[in-house]
Amino acid sequence: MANPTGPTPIDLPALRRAPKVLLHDHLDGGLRPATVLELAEETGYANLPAGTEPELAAWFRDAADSGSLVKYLETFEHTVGVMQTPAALARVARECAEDLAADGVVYAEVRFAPEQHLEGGLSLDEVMEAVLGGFAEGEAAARAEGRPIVVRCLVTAMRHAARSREIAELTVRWRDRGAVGFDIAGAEAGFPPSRHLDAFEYMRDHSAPFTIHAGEAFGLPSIHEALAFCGCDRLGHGVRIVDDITGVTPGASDFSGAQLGRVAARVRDARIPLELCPSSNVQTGAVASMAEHPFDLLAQLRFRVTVNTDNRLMSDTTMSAEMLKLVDTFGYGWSDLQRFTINAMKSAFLPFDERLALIDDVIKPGFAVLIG
Ligand SMILES: O=c1[nH]cnc2c1ncn2[C@H]1C[C@H](O)[C@@H](CO)O1
Ligand SMILES: [Zn+2]
Repeated sequence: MANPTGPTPIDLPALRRAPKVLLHDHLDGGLRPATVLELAEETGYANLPAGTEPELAAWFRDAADSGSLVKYLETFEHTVGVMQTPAALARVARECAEDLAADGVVYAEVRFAPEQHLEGGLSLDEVMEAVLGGFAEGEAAARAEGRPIVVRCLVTAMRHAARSREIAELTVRWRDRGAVGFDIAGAEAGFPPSRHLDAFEYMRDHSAPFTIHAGEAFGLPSIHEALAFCGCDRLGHGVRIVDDITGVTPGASDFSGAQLGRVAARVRDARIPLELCPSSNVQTGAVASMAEHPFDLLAQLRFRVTVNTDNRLMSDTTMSAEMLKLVDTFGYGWSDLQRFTINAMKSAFLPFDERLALIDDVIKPGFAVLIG
């Protein structure tokens, strides 16, 4: 229903009411600080760097604010450390679904690396069972609260390790039970995606989609490999694609002189989705500041840009907060935010009919109220 008084002003409460889609969010990067503390107590994890909720929240944010992906990733030791039992995994997954729903996310693909949760003796399949059970519980709780959400899982393999083929097989084994795709993550420099060709080949052989963290801490060659050798369906971050665009300055407002190199042209022509994560990109030093983030350059050149959180705990953020930062930095209105949201829904690894239903029945009507 249209808003008779015109567009709703864009602020955090209004953004929370907008139906949002999240494609790039790490389960082990989104714990509530209070949950980290309680799980450490319950599971006997003794290495936490702070003992109170505000101190711990500040520690994660400040430690992640390092300007280096490698240092940023060190903070995960403490979240992964408390996620080693079925009960802990299920609780974190349930709370993740509840927190995203409370923020107005209507569809989310949440990723994590099962191989990092075996220290307590669980098998890879037991880890999947606990996490997917937790998501289902969270979905049910959110529905009961009147904030329905669909949560699916992306299964990540760590790029410095050597289990990617096994993790790809795990993904396919769980694909009809909530796992919709595969990913590789971790330190990028020195670990090119082509180290994992057999995993990607397995996914393609099983007609199963995957995304690759590429073009975050390392440049264009990583994006080229992800596309040309690995055949990924989406790019995790992909923000360094800007290195293949000349004749423009990110942060400017006129991009009419832009010239696309071969890789950038391929990404745009093939409508390869970019899972952009603005706050995370600033924290890891992938971009110097929000004002210099190439999000707007890429959006204006009509790349298929999507807005994502990456790690809500480390960036102290939410989907609504990421959107607000973009609005404040680039002056976006509701119809821009709707376009980014529909970009994301079109790019989801959910069956086509289900994507269409969410666009027509949830996203468009939800934005119509706000657009007025
Ligand atoms: O932004 C990221 N780049 C590369 N790897 C990442 C990023 N955020 C989280 N990870 C890693 C750390 C987690 O333990 C792992 C699985 O979620 O993925
Ligand atoms: Zn990520």
